[in-house]
Amino acid sequence: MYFRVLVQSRPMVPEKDIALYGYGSVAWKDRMEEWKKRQSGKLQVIKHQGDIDGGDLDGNELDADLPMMDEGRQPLSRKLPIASSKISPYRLIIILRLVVLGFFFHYRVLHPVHDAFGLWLTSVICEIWFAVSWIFDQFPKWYPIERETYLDRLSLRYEREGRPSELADIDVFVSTVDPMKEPPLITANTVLSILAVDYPVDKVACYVSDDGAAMLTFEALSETSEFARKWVPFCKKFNIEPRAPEWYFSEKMDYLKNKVHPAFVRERRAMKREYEEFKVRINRLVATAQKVPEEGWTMQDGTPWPGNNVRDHPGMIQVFLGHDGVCDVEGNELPRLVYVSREKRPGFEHHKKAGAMNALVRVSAVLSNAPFLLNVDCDHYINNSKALREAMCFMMDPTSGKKVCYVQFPQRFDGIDRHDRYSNRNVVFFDINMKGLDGLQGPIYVGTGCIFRRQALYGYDAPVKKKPPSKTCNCWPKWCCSYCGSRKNKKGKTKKDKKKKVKHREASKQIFALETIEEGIEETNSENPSRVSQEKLEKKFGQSPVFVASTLLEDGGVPKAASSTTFLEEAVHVISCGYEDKTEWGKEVGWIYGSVTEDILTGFKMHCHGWRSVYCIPKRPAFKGSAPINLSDRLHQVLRWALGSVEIFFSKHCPIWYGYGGGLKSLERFSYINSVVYPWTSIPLIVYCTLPAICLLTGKFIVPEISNYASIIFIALFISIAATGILEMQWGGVGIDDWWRNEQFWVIGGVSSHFFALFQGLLKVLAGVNTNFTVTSKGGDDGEFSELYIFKWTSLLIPPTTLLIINVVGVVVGVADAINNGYDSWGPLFGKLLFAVWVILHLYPFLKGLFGKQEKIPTVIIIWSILLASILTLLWVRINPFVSRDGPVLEICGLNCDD
Ligand SMILES: O=c1ccn([C@@H]2O[C@H](COP(=O)(O)OP(=O)(O)O[C@H]3O[C@H](CO)[C@@H](O)[C@H](O)[C@H]3O)[C@@H](O)[C@H]2O)c(=O)[nH]1
Ligand SMILES: [Mn+2]
Repeated sequence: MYFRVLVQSRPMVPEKDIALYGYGSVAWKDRMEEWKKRQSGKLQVIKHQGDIDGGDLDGNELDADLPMMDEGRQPLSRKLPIASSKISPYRLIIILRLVVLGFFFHYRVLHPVHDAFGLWLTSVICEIWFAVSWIFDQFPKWYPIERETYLDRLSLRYEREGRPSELADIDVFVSTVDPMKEPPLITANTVLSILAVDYPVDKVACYVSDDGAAMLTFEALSETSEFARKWVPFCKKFNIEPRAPEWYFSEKMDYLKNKVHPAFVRERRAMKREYEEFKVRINRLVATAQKVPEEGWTMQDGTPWPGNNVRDHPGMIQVFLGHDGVCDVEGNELPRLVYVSREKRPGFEHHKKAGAMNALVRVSAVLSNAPFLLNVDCDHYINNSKALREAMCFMMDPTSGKKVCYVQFPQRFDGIDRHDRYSNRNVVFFDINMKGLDGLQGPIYVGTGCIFRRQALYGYDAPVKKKPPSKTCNCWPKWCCSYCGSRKNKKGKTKKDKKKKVKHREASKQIFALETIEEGIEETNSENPSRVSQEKLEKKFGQSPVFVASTLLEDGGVPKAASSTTFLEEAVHVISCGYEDKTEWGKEVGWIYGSVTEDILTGFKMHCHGWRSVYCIPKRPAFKGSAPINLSDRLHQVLRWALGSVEIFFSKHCPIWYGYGGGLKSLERFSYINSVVYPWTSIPLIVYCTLPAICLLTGKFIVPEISNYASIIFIALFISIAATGILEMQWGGVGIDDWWRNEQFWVIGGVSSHFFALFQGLLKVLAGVNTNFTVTSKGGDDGEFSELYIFKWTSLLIPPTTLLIINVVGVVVGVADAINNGYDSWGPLFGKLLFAVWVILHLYPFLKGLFGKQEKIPTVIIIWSILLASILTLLWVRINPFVSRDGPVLEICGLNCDD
């Protein structure tokens, strides 16, 4: 039996809306009828250029009866350009650096080193590569901005007293795959923070995707839904932050301060006890899940768990909390909570996280169809309960909102060691690069903590903006003019004007969204146009009329009439493994397939469609997650990211070639190019890190004897590099230590993970070896950074260790040589030593990681690295390609004689 039908009732959660359904024949005729009706209605709208049915969030119908409250009419957010006192010197230095770079290369190319031509040539090639990659990295940071949101205005506008809230619905997606690496307690905390979020309960639905089909996850979720009944009212009553209990209770509380209410103290204590008990129950579940019984898992009612074979199981859906389901202990409604495990069968490609997300897109479209989606990793809890509102300040903005495809929040982390040894926090990326992108076309999507517009995920182009009639004003720059113009415009306009304009815009957008339908009519001129268009849409979205119908509802929502059973059956249908065959899922629609960093690709596609994204950094971090804090896990994570980039580089979606003539702005493209090309920098980087050792061993150098002119250029270059760094830190608000960690890890990751990623990527392209998604383990609650010192052997450690050793050996040999040869040889040695020390300093955190806590490097690494280092040195002495034969041959034996 291919599809198993599964209806169960579990005694553990007796009164719940329990429905775990399999696939069966479904009667959705009336829904189809409705869909057809709606569709032909829309067609007429197009033909007559007439009105559009239904209220829209565009604010105009709202404006009409909005009381004359100025506050409620103000924009919901504002751009804050970086102060020109900070940004102007920064730009100036960039230009200067560019000029100095010109002089530098002029000098380097015209002054080859004659007795070490090879060394010179190699180094110049590397330097050119670094310069080019610097340009790709630098210029997308030319127009950085920050933003400010006005939550009170959002409330004034959409939550007026005595009326139901008009905030838009949001479906929240949580992805999890391996309950061993991603402990259920962590997922539970994330889910609890979502259920307790500060947003109308009937407008939030939480979908948990379990790619591991684990009964443990299922049962943990069932416990979580039970605990949520107490936790959610507690959070809302006392307005606490964060609303993930583990993190809330781990924060120290001063009961004596701020006149804490005694009732609160009492209830908090009781709640803490409840949570401890909840934890015990979860841990018990985890403990029993450690060893699988021979006959597989059985559920409480005695039936076997359908997901016993992880690679071969039916789709499973369970609604834990829902509208007509249970309420919390105070009798209030709770948001929906739905467990989803998509069907897996051998022979079907499941596309990792991207596939899981697409399954959720469809399930949610059938069950709740919110116009906006939030996606978080299972460890990424909501740390600021107003996060959803923050995003809505952009999405629901009447003027600029419609062009926004997603609002990305920075990733912030808990539990990282104070010094952030492996640059896990990524602050330079999140506080500098992303702000730069926000000033262009918007930040890239980083895979979590991101709120999407559902329509943008369906592969549509961004709505075309009607150019406002040009205005004259007394400020001269053009950009300034249009800015002022549009602002004046807004204030001076009468209500009628506004309404008209909006209707027009609405109509044009509608046409856009239904473009496919019109095409269908023109092409075939058939008698039944809705049939044709339906076929077209089914080709794009797959064989689910219910889903297809839902895509046409721009403002979301599901028809109320049909029974929930029908919906659930349809939901199981859309997560079946063959559903995406011959459709555009993963190609044009939803999360895009083809790379383990599906995030870059997905965001890139949207930007190519002309959408803009928004970067939102609330004062209190919106989301927080965990990061791998030991060296090996970190290197593997970076390896996966780099591998994803290499995959994109070789795919048809490579930003170097893809999507010209679309909506992608050129500086934004620069940044995407940078994000797929960076693994290639590992090659010149490894070469460049070997050079100082070679120089020290051979006594040759990559530059000829330095003139005054040359030293001025070198110093100028060095200073301009430092200055851009410092000024960047200034406007980005990044500390020097974070910046330095970033530089260090750029080298460490570069010479190991990025390099391996290149090979794996090439293997995939040339030999078709599939890449896999190694999930990062999310730390348990053992704390104390014991993880930091965990050492796991991995071949990723070989190249940096080798580099370290040869450079240290180089320094020793160089110094020994200079001592032998007396005073004169110290001068030329200086440059080489500096060079080697530069490499060693960058690799220093790596060295610390190697030693672990026991101050002992594992023998495997020592053996491998010494082997490699000595082979290289030996080869060196034999071949010595860079040194001309007639020159004095170095005394390498000095090294051997020493020990
Ligand atoms: O087959 C899979 C594999 C992974 N995941 C989920 O993907 C998420 C991210 O995995 P993780 O191991 O935590 O990766 P990170 O490197 O920490 O994640 C970053 O980088 C990924 C891209 O490589 C993005 O997908 C993530 O959102 C982003 O946080 C987790 O929730 C997993 O449960 C699935 O759902 N199905
Ligand atoms: Mn993660």
